[in-house]
Amino acid sequence: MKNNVIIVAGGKGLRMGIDLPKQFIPLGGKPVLMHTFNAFRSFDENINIVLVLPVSHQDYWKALCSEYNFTIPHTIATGGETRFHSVKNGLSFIKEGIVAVQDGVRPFGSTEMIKRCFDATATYQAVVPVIDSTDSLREMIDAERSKIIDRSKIRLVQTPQVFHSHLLKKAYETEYNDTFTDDASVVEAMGVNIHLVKGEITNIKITTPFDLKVGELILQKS
Ligand SMILES: Nc1ccn([C@@H]2O[C@H](COP(=O)(O)OP(=O)(O)OP(=O)(O)O)[C@@H](O)[C@H]2O)c(=O)n1
Ligand SMILES: C[C@](O)(CO)[C@H](O)COP(=O)(O)O
Repeated sequence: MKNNVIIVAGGKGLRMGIDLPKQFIPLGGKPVLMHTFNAFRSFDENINIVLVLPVSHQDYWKALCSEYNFTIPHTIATGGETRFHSVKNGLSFIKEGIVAVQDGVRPFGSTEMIKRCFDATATYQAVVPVIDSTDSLREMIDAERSKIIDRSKIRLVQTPQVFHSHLLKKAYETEYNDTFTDDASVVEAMGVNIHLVKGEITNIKITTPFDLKVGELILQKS
């Protein structure tokens, strides 16, 4: 079956707190987004890539591609108001097969982990990589009170989130609601079970300036 990936980079990067959107920040000599592309091309050199970008960033991205001589083929879709709307726009460019949704700002997924996610779709329709929490966890009851959560029951969710494309397209026909923080939550709302596979501690999402420092260290070690 054809492999596809929708790389979402339609966000504003508000938590990063700088003007340049975080997907374009150079890390180890090239923009974060280019590392993300390379991860998927290392997994499958024929993968169909759809990149979701706001209209206002598209010319800048094309200029970066020229500057870095970056020639991996891809289609550009337009970003939406939320991640949900961005994924939905990207999905309109997917015809058939298996489709992964990937945060553009999650550049360090290994080939082995990406393969693990895609391979599991031979058996399961919806696959998500997760890691355990190494911290204790508490749930807030109100502003003053909290209670411990059994961390053995908790998993931290990463991307790529990988689906049979007809299922993901069907799921994204639903109305948006703000509990949809990822693609698994949209598919789960249709009553479909989400199969979990092993993620990676280094598969971080670049969200804050601290994550950029961690990212430089991850690159040095790899
Ligand atoms: N309207 C949006 C919002 C987010 N994303 C993408 O979803 C991924 C995860 O989102 P997040 O880390 O929250 O990115 P931002 O929304 O850019 O960050 P912030 O919430 O700090 O503004 C990112 O690759 C981001 O570009 C998107 O495609 N469209
Ligand atoms: C999709 C995701 O990365 C899985 O952990 C996460 O839900 C994205 O959250 P964000 O607030 O949009 O960064």
